[in-house]
Amino acid sequence: MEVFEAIHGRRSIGKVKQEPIAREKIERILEAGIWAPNHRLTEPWQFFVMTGEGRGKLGGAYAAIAREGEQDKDSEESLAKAEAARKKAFRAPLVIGVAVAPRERTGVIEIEEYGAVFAAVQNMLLAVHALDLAAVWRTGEPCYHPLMNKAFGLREHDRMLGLLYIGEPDMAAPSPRRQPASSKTAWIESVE
Ligand SMILES: Cc1cc2nc3c(=O)[nH]c(=O)nc-3n(C[C@H](O)[C@H](O)[C@H](O)COP(=O)(O)O)c2cc1C
Repeated sequence: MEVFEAIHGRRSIGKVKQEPIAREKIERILEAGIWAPNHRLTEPWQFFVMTGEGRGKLGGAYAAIAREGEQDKDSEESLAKAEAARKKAFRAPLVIGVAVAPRERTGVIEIEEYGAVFAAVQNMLLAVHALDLAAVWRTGEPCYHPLMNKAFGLREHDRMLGLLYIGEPDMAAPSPRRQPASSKTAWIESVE
């Protein structure tokens, strides 16, 4: 797929089929991620590939986070909320958690570590699209919760930056909405 076609054609697609995704395709998605630009080549990304029952790892984290926010963690209502949260991890046959583990090295600027991993996510989303699959990048407060770090063995200053829900599309791609680039652009061609 031509690069401009991939950029324009990629859309967030939340509804996907439960058909498993071939390992070879998953590896191509991960490979696309690691070729993101990365200042000082720190390679600050970490990937968690969840399929089948493995998605229960994320489900467990969602459930623990949902309960944590409740006054009475053992009430029927809290347990029902935790169960509803757990089920969210199973919305796609493949979920890839993408985390940043910023390097603590002289000259490494933390925001750039995040930048590299966000770029990796975009590469992965474009690869998903080029493979005729669909994805949505999900986050929300649970993504950045300390219990999410705990579930995936991340350090305190690491962050889960995206949960990519991937599968075969089960809905039409929504129409894209963007203001024209010209409305966000200043052309600077000389200095007064
Ligand atoms: C950092 C980040 C977090 C996002 N989190 C969510 C999310 O939690 N749930 C969701 O449905 N979409 C999420 N999205 C996807 C956006 O909603 C989506 O990109 C936007 O609606 C534009 O649609 P498009 O991706 O089809 O162009 C996220 C996107 C980014 C960049």
